Amino acid sequence: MIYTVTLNPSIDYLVEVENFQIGNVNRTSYDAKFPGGKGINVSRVLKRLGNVTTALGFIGGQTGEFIKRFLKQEEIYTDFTEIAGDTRINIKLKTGVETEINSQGPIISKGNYRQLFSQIEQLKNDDILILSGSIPSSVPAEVYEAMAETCSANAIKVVVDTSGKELLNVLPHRPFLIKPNHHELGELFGTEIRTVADAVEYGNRLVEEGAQNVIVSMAGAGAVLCSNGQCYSANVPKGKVINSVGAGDSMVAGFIGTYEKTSDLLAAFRFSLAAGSATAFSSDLGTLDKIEELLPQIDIKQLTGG
Ligand SMILES: Nc1ncnc2c1ncn2[C@@H]1O[C@H](COP(=O)(O)OP(=O)(O)OP(=O)(O)O)[C@@H](O)[C@H]1O
Ligand SMILES: O=P(O)(O)OC[C@@]1(O)O[C@H](CO)[C@@H](O)[C@@H]1O
Repeated sequence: MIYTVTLNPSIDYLVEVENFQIGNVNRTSYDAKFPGGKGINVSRVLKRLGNVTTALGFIGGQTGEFIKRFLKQEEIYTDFTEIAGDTRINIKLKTGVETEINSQGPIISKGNYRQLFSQIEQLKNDDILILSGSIPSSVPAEVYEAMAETCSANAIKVVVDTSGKELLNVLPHRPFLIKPNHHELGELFGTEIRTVADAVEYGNRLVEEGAQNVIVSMAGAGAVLCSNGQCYSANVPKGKVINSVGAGDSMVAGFIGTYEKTSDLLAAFRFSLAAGSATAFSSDLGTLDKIEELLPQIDIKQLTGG
């Protein structure tokens, strides 16, 4: 079973405003609410690919009820830890450009944290754990490191999609996949990633530090996969970007969903790009039909090794 963890889920409130004016009353031309938070997005895309997941994390209040109801309708298993506060609402404002306002989210108690952690301790060695998103300030900053350590001791594959030192600190526990974007990768090394060659150089450093597979996503410039001495690049398909929210999460889902079915890293990488772009070209997360339509446009090139 694949488990996703979302420490700080959200209702993503999508708001489109034409001729947006700061300081004035603006009216929406479109608005919609979706369950959000990176792990939840991964679970939603995996469901579309036919993989079974259970979404874990902290949830509370009417906003939390909305998310649980929505996921139930999509037939996604959940085993959330119920908290006293209200799950947050994040605003995704589209005014020709995309602006995001992510709330801090509710306080997580020590008891809530212990409850979630004990679920991680009970995972079995053919399970896969996906840890995605920011860590709320009331949760120990070492949460991903501690979960990765527990999983590594139990031979469970761990995927970590976060940034900064929380990402660096999980590397000694040999995560199966990490997926920094080019900005996040540059920040880790105090540099800028401008080219595929840069992504390969610094992606390989993360492999040396312990990651088994590193995907560096570079938005419209494609992505690089570094894996055990071998590196590959891939392009993105052509299309109109209408929503980047969840595109990175869709890449994680595309990779893991395909790897779980085929154990084929390159097929997984290809699917990952198609899934990311399917979401970028849609107003909600990409559908399986859209992903399959885009797949033939993805070319993978081997860059080094073998
Ligand atoms: N201009 C584009 N054309 C086609 N696909 C795109 C474009 N921009 C982004 N994508 C798709 O979205 C994926 C993720 O983009 P990006 O590298 O920005 O990751 P991210 O920062 O994790 O994403 P997110 O915006 O979800 O946080 C890309 O690999 C690609 O599949
Ligand atoms: O505040 P975080 O946890 O960093 O990011 C949360 C978030 O922006 O990430 C998802 C898209 O990747 C959205 O569904 C959600 O609103």
